[in-house]
Amino acid sequence: MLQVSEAEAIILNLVQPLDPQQDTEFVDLLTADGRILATPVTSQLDFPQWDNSAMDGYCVRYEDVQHCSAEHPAVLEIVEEITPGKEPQSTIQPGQAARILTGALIPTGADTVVMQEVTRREENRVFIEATPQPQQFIRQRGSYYQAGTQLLPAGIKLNAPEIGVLAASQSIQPRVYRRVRVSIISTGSELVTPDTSLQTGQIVDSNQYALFCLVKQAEAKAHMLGIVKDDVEAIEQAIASAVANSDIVISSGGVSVGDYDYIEKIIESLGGKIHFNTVAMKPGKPLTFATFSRGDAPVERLHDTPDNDATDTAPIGRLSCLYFGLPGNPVSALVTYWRFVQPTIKKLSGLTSGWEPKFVKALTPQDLYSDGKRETYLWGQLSLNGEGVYEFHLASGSHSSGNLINLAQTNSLAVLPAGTTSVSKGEHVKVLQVGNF
Ligand SMILES: Nc1nc2c(c(=O)[nH]1)N[C@H]1C(S)=C(S)[C@@H](COP(=O)(O)OP(=O)(O)OC[C@H]3O[C@@H](n4cnc5c(N)ncnc54)[C@H](O)[C@@H]3O)O[C@H]1N2
Ligand code: MOO
Ligand SMILES: [Mg+2]
Repeated sequence: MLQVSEAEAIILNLVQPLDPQQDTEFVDLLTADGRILATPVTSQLDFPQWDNSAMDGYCVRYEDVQHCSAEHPAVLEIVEEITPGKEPQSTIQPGQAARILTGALIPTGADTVVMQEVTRREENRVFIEATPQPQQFIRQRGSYYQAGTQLLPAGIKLNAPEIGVLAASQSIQPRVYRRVRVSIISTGSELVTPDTSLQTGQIVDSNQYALFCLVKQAEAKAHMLGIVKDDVEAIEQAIASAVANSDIVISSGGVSVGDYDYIEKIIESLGGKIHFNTVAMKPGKPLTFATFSRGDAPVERLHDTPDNDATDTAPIGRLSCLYFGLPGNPVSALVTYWRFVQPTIKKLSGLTSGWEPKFVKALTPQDLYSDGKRETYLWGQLSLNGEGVYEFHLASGSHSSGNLINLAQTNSLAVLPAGTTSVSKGEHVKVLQVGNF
């Protein structure tokens, strides 16, 4: 059976990030958070744009204050008060100073700022009571960034600091990668929507909801294609349409060996290439991964789901679609999503780094068990203890792949390698981070 690391390598090596020319759009800065920058940003402004003061105090000529002390202060005449945003009016001559506030422009003639705390003021005279360093407290023009050089590289995620940098450089419409399009299908004749009153044996389609949420959190554009019954024609139609309209298709259910587990057969009949259908992990063994190639033929667009903006009319430029047939058991579906689909979406989205799964080493305060046959994923919560060390707290209750109830509050998965049957309390375990903590 294929090992998890082998499956991961097969998938991630096949992921071709979005095209930095074709797969982009301009967005308003206030809606750009979470998006991936598609082209490097350059500014025509220096930062700082002007020599300015880092302190409230007095700007002086260094030669006037180089030998002063509390006993022998330099006494300078104050010729002007300069506030931020104001253009200085005077040139500072020997024996003169200007009152200056933080962020205000340095006047000609002055080369040093003395902070207020080492000065004493008497009317329009200032007594400088300590010698500063030459050029002290002057933020030199261009010392943080020089106009024309690269301000931000392509392939980074825009968060608050980057949005601030773009605002400062007046880049109010950054060019970002379009969102990755992900279609989600639930298969199973027993499935009903959450608002349906249940007949005997029916199961609520929880996978579609949880996966939709995860896809949205990955900043992708999620299309819920609903429930499709275990009927070859119906599934075939749903998959064909999803593949034509998406970068990634995720289905859940129908990938094991049951009489109605049709997914693999249908992918093949539609011309998809199956790369594997089983992985040595628990949960998540029956996982089907396939790729579809497609020509340039125009394809019918899907209707946007209400949760997504309906303004995106960009043509679909990608020539291939990645298909994840996740197992139907709710925990198996989410664990395989976290382990394989999440990094795929991130890599596809144009991120140049940080798309890889994030593992940390954590202490376990309780014994962890596995049958040792496959790489085993146990769900729980990661936190920092009083010593600043990661701890993994196993979720209480049944760790069955059908039990989605104790998956609530999961932010991490402990990973026990194949061949390991236990990790004792107080030992370290490898943990995959899957949410915020
Ligand atoms: N003989 C064998 N049987 C099974 C094997 C095996 O190796 N040999 N593997 C088991 C494992 S492991 C898993 S995981 C499941 C995978 O099954 P499928 O992907 O074929 O999924 P289904 O049969 O359609 O459903 C399984 C289970 O999950 C529930 N389900 C399905 N979709 C949803 C949904 N959208 N929301 C909530 N729950 C869902 C479904 O009702 C079933 O209870 O196969 C084992 N069998
Ligand atoms: O892999 Mo199944 O996913 O163990 O329940
Ligand atoms: Mg099945």
